[in-house]
Amino acid sequence: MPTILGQNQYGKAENRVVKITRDGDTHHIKDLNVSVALSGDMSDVHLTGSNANCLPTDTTKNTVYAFAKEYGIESAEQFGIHLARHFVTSQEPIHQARIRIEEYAWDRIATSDANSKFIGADEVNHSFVRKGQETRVTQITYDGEKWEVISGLKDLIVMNSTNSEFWGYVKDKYTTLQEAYDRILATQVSGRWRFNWSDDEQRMPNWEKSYEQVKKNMLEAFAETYSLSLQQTLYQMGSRIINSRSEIDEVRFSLPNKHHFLVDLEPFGLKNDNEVYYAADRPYGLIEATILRDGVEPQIPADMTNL
Ligand SMILES: O=c1[nH]c(=O)c2[nH]c(=O)[nH]c2[nH]1
Repeated sequence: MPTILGQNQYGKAENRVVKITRDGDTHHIKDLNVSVALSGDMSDVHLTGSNANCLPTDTTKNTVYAFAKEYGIESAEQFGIHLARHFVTSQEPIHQARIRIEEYAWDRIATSDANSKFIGADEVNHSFVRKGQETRVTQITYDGEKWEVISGLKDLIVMNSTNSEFWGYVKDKYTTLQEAYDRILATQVSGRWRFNWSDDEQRMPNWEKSYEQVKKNMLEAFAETYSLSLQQTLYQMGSRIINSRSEIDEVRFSLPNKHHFLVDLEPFGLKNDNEVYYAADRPYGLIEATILRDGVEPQIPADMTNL
């Protein structure tokens, strides 16, 4: 049966590019997911196996990262226009380029002392929380006498664009990781905290206020900790909650280390001055720990924070 080639397109999908622009101590983030689809004179590629007209999808990926450096990311639209124009005007066989971009928006983490003269402005200018609501969760258990309330949240995404290092770790023959003295620290917080309230119905915590304050403490600790590891940041987040919320005795966190790798732009003659990152989604380091008030028995199950 004769067949014919119908509509076709190709390119690299979902290039996760994070661009940090450093304006002194004030950092700005652009976080995009860029998909490239090219079409044109691609019959031979499909029909004869000749790749003479085929610009590799790998090249389209590299172009996205190189353009983040060369043109910056003013807006998703502007960035997409640069890319689409480039592919169509620089390659004769390419007649159409479709660039789809998702943009993830970030807010700055505001600490309560943000306007205080005692805290430098950069305490918050490099700390971000991704826009959009986290999911708030709770589990209540009652045996007719005692109550156990464990509350928490998941999918709260935060990033520090500086004040994070990781070095001095164990090195064995399989270790290739380079020591980092200024890296991005990003995580998607899943946390659970256990209330010490168990029976007196007259003296219940104010659940709404407690949630808001726990979240605030957690974000402030994340923003204000100069981090030598995600483990250290996790501990600071937990102890800030225990120390400031008397109604809570135990906190457990599960923190995926959302790795951001500096893109090597040298092959394109460009210098990457800690500006253009590849946001990897997997694999990821997974850092988990419980922080307890001294003298308290742990009760939050280890697997609960991963639900
Ligand atoms: O904060 C970190 N903790 C680790 O245990 C670890 N391991 C790794 O490869 N990178 C990191 N980062």
